[in-house]
Amino acid sequence: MRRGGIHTDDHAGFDRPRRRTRPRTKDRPDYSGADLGLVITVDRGRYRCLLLDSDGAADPDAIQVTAMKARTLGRRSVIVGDRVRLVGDVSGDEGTLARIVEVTERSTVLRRTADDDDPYERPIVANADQLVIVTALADPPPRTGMIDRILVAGYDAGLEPMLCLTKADLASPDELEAAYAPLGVPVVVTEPEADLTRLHGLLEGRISVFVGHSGVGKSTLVNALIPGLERAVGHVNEVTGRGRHTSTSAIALRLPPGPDGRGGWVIDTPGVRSFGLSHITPADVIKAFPDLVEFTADCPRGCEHGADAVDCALDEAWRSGEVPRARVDSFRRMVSARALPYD
Ligand SMILES: Nc1nc2c(ncn2[C@@H]2O[C@H](COP(=O)(O)OP(=O)(O)OP(=O)(O)O)[C@@H](O)[C@H]2O)c(=O)[nH]1
Ligand SMILES: [Zn+2]
Repeated sequence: MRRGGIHTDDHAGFDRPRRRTRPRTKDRPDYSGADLGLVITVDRGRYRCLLLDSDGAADPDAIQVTAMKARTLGRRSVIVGDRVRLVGDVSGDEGTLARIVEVTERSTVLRRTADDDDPYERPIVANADQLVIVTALADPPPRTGMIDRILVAGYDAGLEPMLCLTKADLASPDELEAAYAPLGVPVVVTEPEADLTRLHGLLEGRISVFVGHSGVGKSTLVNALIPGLERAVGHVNEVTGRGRHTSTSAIALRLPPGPDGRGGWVIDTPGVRSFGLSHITPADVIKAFPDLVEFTADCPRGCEHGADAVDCALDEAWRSGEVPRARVDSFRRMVSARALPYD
């Protein structure tokens, strides 16, 4: 420690009595020394965790333990991607069960509401930094409303979005690519036997959560990215065009290192049919549009910046040429996606 000279007051705070606002009690134990684990999947109240080393890194041959939630966590959710403190038997041996006693602070949380009449927020994945929206170009046909809603959830969570368009052997990606260009969302197009080098490069060194409607080819894609994985691949129902729900829980999968030696994590989630957003406000959405935020300072109080908003300053912004109109329109499409009836 640095020594204080005569004229410094480095130690001034040391012998002042500390005021404690909350007394330390027996029921707030210190778990900072307990083992740290990464929750990789959840199944009926059992959490599969990968033991992390002391600096929080996941060794390729790290032990996997099964754990349950300690009673002290109460109703607190533990979700895939969470970094948790574990006590009890962390040997990972067959039949053993550790206990999760603490969930460390999450850097991000991707959430959705079950539907728009159900305002209860359901966190899906913690600590991801990238959102890969997987959409088939056909079979099932793309639904921009759904893409927009997932995008909005990603913006709200502070994740960087990416669009992955599958089944390019069945339909052209041009229209969708054009629709998302003003949002600056990277687009990757795939088809059977496609070269995934670019996609792999975008995933390296990151924690990416894959979200999409059932049957879009998410498992097929994840299997191609992670050789030897063999996630179950379903079949699109010929009558309804909908995929079967072949995967039931989110799962974190290690991405093998690419040419420059960096791996990453891919979090595959079960196919979704709807993506409720009733927990999100227009103010949450505009945070993801830093180039537009400054203009909204001139909006009337309570302006929601939608297409039908009166005197919204975003109109002046595109009219004067300060921002492209397509950019404002895209933002507004996101705001209205929030309010769409879910499908
Ligand atoms: N034509 C074509 N079919 C594909 C492509 N990718 C996947 N499929 C087929 O689409 C169907 C659904 O693929 P999955 O990978 O199971 O889809 P999923 O999104 O994981 O579905 P869930 O597990 O229900 O969420 C399977 O029959 C795949 O063989 C593609 O690029 N082109
Ligand atoms: Zn406005």
